[in-house]
Amino acid sequence: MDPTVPNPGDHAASTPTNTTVTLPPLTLRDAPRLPASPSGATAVPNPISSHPYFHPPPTFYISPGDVSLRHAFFDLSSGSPNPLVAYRRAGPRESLAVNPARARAALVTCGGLCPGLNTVLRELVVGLHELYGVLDVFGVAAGYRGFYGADDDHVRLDPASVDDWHKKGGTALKTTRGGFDLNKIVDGIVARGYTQVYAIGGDGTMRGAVAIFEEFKRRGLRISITGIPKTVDNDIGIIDRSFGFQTAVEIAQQAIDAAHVEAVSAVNGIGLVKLMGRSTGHIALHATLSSRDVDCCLIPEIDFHVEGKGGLFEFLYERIKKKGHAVVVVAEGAGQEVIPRTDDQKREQDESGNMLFLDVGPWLKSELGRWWKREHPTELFTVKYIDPTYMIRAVPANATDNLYCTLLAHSAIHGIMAGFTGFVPGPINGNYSYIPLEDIAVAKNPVDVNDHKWAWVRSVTDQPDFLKP
Ligand SMILES: Nc1ncnc2c1ncn2[C@@H]1O[C@H](COP(=O)(O)OP(=O)(O)OP(=O)(O)O)[C@@H](O)[C@H]1O
Ligand SMILES: O=P(O)(O)OC[C@H]1O[C@](O)(CO)[C@@H](O)[C@@H]1O
Ligand SMILES: [Mg+2]
Repeated sequence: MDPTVPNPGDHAASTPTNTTVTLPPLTLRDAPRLPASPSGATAVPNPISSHPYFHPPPTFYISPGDVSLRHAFFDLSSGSPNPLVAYRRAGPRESLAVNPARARAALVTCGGLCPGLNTVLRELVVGLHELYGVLDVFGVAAGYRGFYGADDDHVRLDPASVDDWHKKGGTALKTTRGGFDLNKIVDGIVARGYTQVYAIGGDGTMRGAVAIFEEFKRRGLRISITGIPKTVDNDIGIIDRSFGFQTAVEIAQQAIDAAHVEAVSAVNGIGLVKLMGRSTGHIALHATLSSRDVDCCLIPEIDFHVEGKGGLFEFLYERIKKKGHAVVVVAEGAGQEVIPRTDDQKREQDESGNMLFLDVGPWLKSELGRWWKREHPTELFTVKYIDPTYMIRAVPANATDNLYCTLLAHSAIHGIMAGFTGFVPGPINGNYSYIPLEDIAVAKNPVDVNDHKWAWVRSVTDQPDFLKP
């Protein structure tokens, strides 16, 4: 790295210049591979080459050396990430390490719902059948516990049976939380002869997939596993975004619009909308930026206090005095530190061990109502509270997410057939890549409140920090 790289302003404005910069070494975070076949079977040509309609040109296949960079930009004057990290590029390989005729695939969905789950399932089934001729494809019912469930928890799937799944919200396989019994799951996978597992879920599902991958290795099993990251919250790191997120933001607009109409139609009206986002505020932030009707956006990454000088309620009062109304968007994980909680509530968890949150929406509504009555008893006031929580995730994916789900599913299949395992397909700076599952399982994606996005929120809402003086 040459720290003396000149700034653009150092050159004559009309003259482009070439400056040679030395970059730090490149580290390839490679996706793991299946162990070699004990029968010594060698690579199989990709059946796409003999597919009647594809006629792949020489540039169609990803070469063994193709990688994509994790960081697409950095500051030459302060140093680039050292080392630079690269991942394998996703896509079809010319030869396969897996014989499609002997492959038996299991698909499973875990955790909460997310728009696009059914599209990923559909495209996995269709892609395995049509691109690679893998005919033994099974849906495993109701999350990880389905692997050690009854026979009818394992349903054979083919292109005809999944034909219209992309038009439906939810997951046709059903989903659950908890029930992660590693030995029983791996025993179930072995007993049914599965050779490849596609686990679709959020951060918990990815951690479960890492454990299954490690157990495959420990037992010396030649079974591959890939995790397809799903979360409306967009809280998974490294990848550009998770599928379903954009659909959720789009549907959230309807709730914000309604809150706005209610607020402007009342005397001193406030419209309050709670959106999903357990530990990250991406949905609230993007919905705020898209809507432009929001006066205040509260997310888990930012502390706020409600009463007193510089508090939220005083700000809302002033906004109402100025505009006649105000719209507040709050993420479900925001304000958890300020809501009083009993010892029992502190211990409450869901079946997967995720902490159960107190409901910030009704709490804010009642605190605000009480405060207004006390501070401004003679002035009319209305809060209309809208909670579209499950509405924004229980819908079919929009066009952008449907396309994204298709590319994710195909990337997953190509990787598995090429012999990769223990990986997650995902776009990094727009380039589909194979990222080790263990990296994804720990990578978080909080809203960076110091970057441009939060500054955009401020420029739209004109909101201060609600910090205690
Ligand atoms: N650390 C872990 N090790 C093994 N399995 C886990 C781990 N964490 C969660 N799981 C399992 O993964 C599955 C899904 O986890 P969880 O309910 O937390 O949803 P998720 O995948 O994080 O999705 P969501 O985004 O909806 O929260 C559950 O069966 C859970 O038991
Ligand atoms: O009520 P459920 O289904 O357990 O899921 C709720 C959680 O799932 C998510 O949608 C995804 O993690 C969170 O936003 C939310 O806290
Ligand atoms: Mg989770």
